[in-house]
Amino acid sequence: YWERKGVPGPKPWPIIGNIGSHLIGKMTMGEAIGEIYRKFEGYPFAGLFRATKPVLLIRDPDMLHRVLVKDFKSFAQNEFVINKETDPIFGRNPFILRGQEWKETRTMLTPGMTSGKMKNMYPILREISKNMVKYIENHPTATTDGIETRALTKRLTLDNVAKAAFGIDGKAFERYDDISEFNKLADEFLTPGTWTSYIFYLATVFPAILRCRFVKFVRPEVEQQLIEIVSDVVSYRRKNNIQANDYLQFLMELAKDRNLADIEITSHAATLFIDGYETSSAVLTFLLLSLAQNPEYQEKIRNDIRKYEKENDGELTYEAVHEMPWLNACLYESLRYRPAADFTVKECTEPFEYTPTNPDFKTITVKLNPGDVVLTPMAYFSKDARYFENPEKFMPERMMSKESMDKSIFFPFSDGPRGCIGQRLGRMMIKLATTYILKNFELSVSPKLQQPITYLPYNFMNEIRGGAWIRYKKISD
Ligand code: HEM
Repeated sequence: YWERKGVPGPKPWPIIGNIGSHLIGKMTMGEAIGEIYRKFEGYPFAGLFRATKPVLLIRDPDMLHRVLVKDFKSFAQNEFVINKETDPIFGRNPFILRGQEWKETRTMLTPGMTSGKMKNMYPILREISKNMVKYIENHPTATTDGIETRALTKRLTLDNVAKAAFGIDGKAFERYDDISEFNKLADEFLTPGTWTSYIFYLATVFPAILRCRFVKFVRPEVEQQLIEIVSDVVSYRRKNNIQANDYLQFLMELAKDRNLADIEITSHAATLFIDGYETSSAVLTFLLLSLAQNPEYQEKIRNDIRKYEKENDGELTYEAVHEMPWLNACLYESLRYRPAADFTVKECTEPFEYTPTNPDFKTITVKLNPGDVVLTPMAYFSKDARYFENPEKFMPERMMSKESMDKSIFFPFSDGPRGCIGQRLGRMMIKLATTYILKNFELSVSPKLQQPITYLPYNFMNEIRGGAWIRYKKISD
């Protein structure tokens, strides 16, 4: 396929294509594709086979900018196709929707994510971060084996989205030995080892699987439970004329204006789960781990915290959490150093042609047609010494400058019209939690952390093998 188009690329094997090392469990798909990225130094793109599907890996930042921003209409879609009738919850997610329906849904939901709305939600989420501090303080192994931090951060982001999107208490911090009922329900989505996670993973290797009508992402019982939860809260609020400062309130107002059915409110609320709960927990986990491994940056963030608290009568305001320079720099460096996912996938929707003009790349041309698929090199640019000096080192100072935020090189939330709609909420949850953790605890790596760090091979997102074990030592007042 790629040879006929004059596109360079590694020789594929039948059926397994170029991801054999991943399929046998030696590495993640992101790592297998990363090896190809490095082999094709000097080329603006490389044509490879993700199993049987030909996909084009972008290597040139100018091409990336065209795909995500300038020529967006040629790549207006993500690759997944999910039928709304079969999967009413997943099928209405903006990430999945296509064409006019995507545009309308995104336009409708975006006002629910403004900074004004985030500011309203801030006090609710701050209380949850405080609950997490109490949970860690009383955790039986916090200072010995430590706490498996992916599980800890999932409790946090779960409680956040339960409160913000469903208007209920997720009760995630009530027990040490088990997770709450709502946590179990939320885990039905993308948590490794669940039905949905397997389907999601399989769909990334063999997207054709989604054309089978019997493939359903969310089990009918889970769908029903979620609809019941939302319907109960919505009717309780309507009956008692309750106005809350959360995302559900925003959805209820939308429902009134646009006559939305309960299933539509439920699916838009569930978008926070599907797109926000696991991603934000994964990013927070990687940030805390990087801070545990590099304690000097913990102290820099604590200095920021003290300064901002002093300026605001001991309070940590919404503005303070957003402004703290070292917290921002550590978060962005962590997104670069250990991203939750290595690439994203875009489908060609209108014919597209690209020839690089940057002399750093060979002058070759690719012509793509609707249905062709490209991969964005999210983690590969981040680890390329051409763009980041000492890429294997965690160095937040590099994120203090504006240049490091060039979105054609560093785009953890993607870019252009299909960029992350929930990034404000994601960043707020992560920064708020990090602030409260560092205010109260010194973090260090637990002996239970398997080093060097490797990832489980078959996950949709990067997941640390053996768990992210961190020790939390209380800082005395
Ligand atoms: C730190 C946490 C997060 C990260 C790193 C992240 C990252 C991303 C990325 C890279 C994309 C583009 C995916 C692609 O092009 O294939 C995306 C899309 C999206 N994200 Fe996030 N995200 C985060 C949190 C959230 C949260 C909290 C929400 C809650 C609503 C959310 C909702 C979405 C939606 C709806 C899309 C699809 C947008 C569209 O296609 O129009 N994300 N996110």
